[in-house]
Amino acid sequence: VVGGEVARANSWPWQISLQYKSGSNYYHTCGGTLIKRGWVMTAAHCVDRSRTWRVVLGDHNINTHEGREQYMSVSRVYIHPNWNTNNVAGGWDIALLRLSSEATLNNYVQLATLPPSNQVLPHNNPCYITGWGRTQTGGQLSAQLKQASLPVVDHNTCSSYGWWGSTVKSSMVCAGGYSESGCQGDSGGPLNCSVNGKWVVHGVTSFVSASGCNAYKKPTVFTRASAYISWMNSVSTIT
Ligand SMILES: C[C@H](NC(=O)[C@H](CCCC[NH3+])NC(=O)C(F)(F)F)C(=O)Nc1ccc(C(F)(F)F)cc1
Repeated sequence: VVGGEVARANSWPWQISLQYKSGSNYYHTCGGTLIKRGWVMTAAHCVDRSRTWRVVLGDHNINTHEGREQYMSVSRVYIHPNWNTNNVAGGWDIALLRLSSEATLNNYVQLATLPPSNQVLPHNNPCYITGWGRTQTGGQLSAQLKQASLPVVDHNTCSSYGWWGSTVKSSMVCAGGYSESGCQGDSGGPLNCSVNGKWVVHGVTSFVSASGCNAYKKPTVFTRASAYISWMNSVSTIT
């Protein structure tokens, strides 16, 4: 997250850290959202490579053990069937992770609220991006969870000339576009939007400009969760 501030610990209790094992250590690579006690929503591009994954719930500082964390292994990865790893602009950048055991819900770990199918938010709807991603273009990951205010940029604006043009599809949500943005390491995490006074996870962090995280008129682009409600239901109930 470029800009914004360190979040109050566990104030986004559905935010997870997706980590991969290398040698005897685990490393943060992406964010994610706890949507059911045994299911996490993340970006397909986060899990393109088959690795040994773990999901950390209830985390704040990803470099220290604070005692509120729950460490879960991943029993199965469901990448959207239409995802094309070579074409993030094509959309479909969404995946579900089946956890090997169910999360314990408490003050530090809670389920996210997902939007109704196909709900599209208006321009400037207040939203926050959260994540442990780089704090500057080319910078380092943040040790503590960060948040930044990223108001919705409607599709009309976001897909216009000078903005993202046709790179952005209607199955995506744009947010921000000035000084604050997501950055590498925030991928897969939530776009938390205030709807009728409640936090609803409307986006899965997907991409930023290749020329810089907080590039002018290149808002952070999210997979629009409301476009995938039926797919998520089909995966997480039949299996
Ligand atoms: C460096 C930058 N990285 C990203 O945007 C990566 C996703 C990369 C997926 C492809 N491997 N996502 C992020 O950094 C995120 F944290 F913001 F989500 C990037 O590659 N951006 C980008 C690439 C291609 C296109 C386009 F589709 F237009 F070709 C648009 C943006």
